[in-house]
Amino acid sequence: MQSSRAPLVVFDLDGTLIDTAPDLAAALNHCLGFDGHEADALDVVRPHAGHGARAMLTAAYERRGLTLAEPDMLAALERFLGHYEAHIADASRPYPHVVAAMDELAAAGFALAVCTNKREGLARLLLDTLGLSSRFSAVCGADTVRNRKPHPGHIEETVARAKGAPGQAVMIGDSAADIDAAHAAGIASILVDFGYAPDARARAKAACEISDYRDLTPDLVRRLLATLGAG
Ligand SMILES: O=C(O)COP(=O)(O)O
Ligand SMILES: [Mg+2]
Repeated sequence: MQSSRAPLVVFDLDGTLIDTAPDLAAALNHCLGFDGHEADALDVVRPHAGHGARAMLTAAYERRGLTLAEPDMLAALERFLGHYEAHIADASRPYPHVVAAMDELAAAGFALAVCTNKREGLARLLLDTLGLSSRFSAVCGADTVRNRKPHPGHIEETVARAKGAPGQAVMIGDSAADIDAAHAAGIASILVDFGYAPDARARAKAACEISDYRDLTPDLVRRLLATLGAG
């Protein structure tokens, strides 16, 4: 049955819509410096940037042969998030051509939404600071829902909040969590290959892969929706 609702394009945030790694790395280095450690280079931190502050801290201390005890981890997380919130868009920027792609999708009648494992408050602050918030019908963070990605409920809730229909939605992400969640929700997915964690499993499950947002056209999204409807 055809839905009369606007078709929806759901974006993951970190590593997909916005390159947040520089500001996340700065927050991590703030914590490392506080504990008397040398800073990590951006290229070392980048692969971990899509997994949240706890995973970034865990990996950074592991690289030094250290494990943070839980009370120290909680203190470090607070320090990390305080720094990150104060510098959320010092260097974070939308990926090349994504704003133009969103303009084109909106002009073609698509609604847009964000489904991120970032906290909703941080996601909104980032989008507000970059002047992007008004483009999205819904912004659904990890703490907005009971189960975050890769649970399909996170995308389903995003689609519901954006007043979309699951059969008329496409997910765009950079990690297996995005692609697995979309797959389990029965939603077509597009993997961007420039994000933080594209892996073989995500590649195999995604309906297609793009390396440039100039390829994210209304035509491509319509084709994916038609394939899903036929399948
Ligand atoms: O902050 C995270 O854990 C990852 O965020 P993302 O889902 O927008 O990639
Ligand atoms: Mg991501």
